[in-house]
Amino acid sequence: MSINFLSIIAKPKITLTTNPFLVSSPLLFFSNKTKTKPSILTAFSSMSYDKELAAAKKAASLAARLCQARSLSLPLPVFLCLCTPRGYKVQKAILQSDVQSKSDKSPVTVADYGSQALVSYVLQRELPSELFSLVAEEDSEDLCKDGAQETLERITKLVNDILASDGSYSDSTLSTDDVVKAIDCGKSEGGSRGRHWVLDPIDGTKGFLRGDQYAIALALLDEGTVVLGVLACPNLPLTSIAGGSQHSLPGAVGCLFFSVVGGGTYMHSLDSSSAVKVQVSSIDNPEEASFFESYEAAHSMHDLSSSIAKKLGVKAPPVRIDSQAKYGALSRGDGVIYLRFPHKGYREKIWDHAAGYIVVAEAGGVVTDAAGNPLDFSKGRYLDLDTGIIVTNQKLMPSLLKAVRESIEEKVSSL
Ligand SMILES: Nc1ncnc2c1ncn2[C@@H]1O[C@H](COP(=O)(O)O)[C@@H](OP(=O)(O)O)[C@H]1O
Ligand SMILES: [Mg+2]
Ligand SMILES: [Mg+2]
Ligand SMILES: [Mg+2]
Repeated sequence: MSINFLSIIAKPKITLTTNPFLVSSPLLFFSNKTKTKPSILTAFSSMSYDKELAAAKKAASLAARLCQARSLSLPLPVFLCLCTPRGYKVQKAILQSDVQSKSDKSPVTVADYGSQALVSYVLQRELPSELFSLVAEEDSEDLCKDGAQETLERITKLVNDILASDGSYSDSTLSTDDVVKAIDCGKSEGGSRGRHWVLDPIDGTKGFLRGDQYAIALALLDEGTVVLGVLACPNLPLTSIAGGSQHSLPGAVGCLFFSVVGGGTYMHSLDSSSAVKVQVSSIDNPEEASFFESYEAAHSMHDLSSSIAKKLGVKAPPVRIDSQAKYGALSRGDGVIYLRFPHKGYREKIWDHAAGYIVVAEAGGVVTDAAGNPLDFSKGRYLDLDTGIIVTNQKLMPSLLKAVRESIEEKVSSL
């Protein structure tokens, strides 16, 4: 079905609105509030997302550059001193003064805020004719408090430096107010109607601070379905991390994964655009399978994962890494299973899984909750799910689900 035909049937409503980041305003945008029938929604899903993908890749790549930028500004001898066999220690050494604690006690850095502002700004500049809705992790509340002006200025400088280094938008330098506005565009509630970008500006902030894995995770929801995902993983080795070799020497790291619904998953180096198609592992013998889980024990019950792995017959020890880099690594077959069981009371957010979900699904993998239900990204900012998230290939999923069910039952009856 052609786009023209669709536009005739769906009759998009034209709304007058203002985009704060465009030189000429007001502008015409298409409202996606128009009611459409399910058959037409299916047709929307098969539409091309080429320009959205190009914009998302550009935004995530620039955000990755921002997250690494402070290390690049170091003199070479200092930079070399800060490199260890475990990988870059630069982030940790440089960013300590730039770390704040959020109300839930989790860390946030100038790079998290800078990445969110940059992605928000770039998407709006690259897609000027689309209604912009962004569901993102950070907001500017703490940056607008007394005493935070210096931090906000540092973030603004970081964002402007990256934009200047790219040279795409030489007409504009962002003010601190522009940066606050760009960050706060991320307050959308998402949902099942229309299009919403979903952003985790730095997923795995704790990993970022340790100098370990982190990801810039950006996805697009269309009528409640994840239709596009980009995962930039600046510290992920280009070669397999099977066996736990996630720390590698500088030069061999920095991956970008991307997927569009129905189109497969591709990966290239953050330094080039020559992509290869990736596939999840086809291992169906659990004895040969390895599994990923969070580095942070507070984020997932490691005792439950080890009980499941034992029941399944997995022999290898867990590979513990931060962030949605786990989804990226799994999509190219570095590991076969990812288990995530948050402690009681924790609610998963859509930005922690949307991009990783489509990267794995389009590489042939399956992502479900602990009861085997598909993840539902259409319910707003949270994912409401049963107990946890499990990921593997299609062949292993039935036996993994059985082991998960049995291990959970045992844990419950032992309490
Ligand atoms: N108690 C908890 N249980 C589960 N996940 C948690 C958590 N506290 C924080 N998280 C989430 O875990 C994410 C990191 O995932 P991982 O453990 O796979 O590295 C964090 O993302 P951010 O770093 O973006 O805040 C955060 O959203
Ligand atoms: Mg966070
Ligand atoms: Mg996160
Ligand atoms: Mg984050």
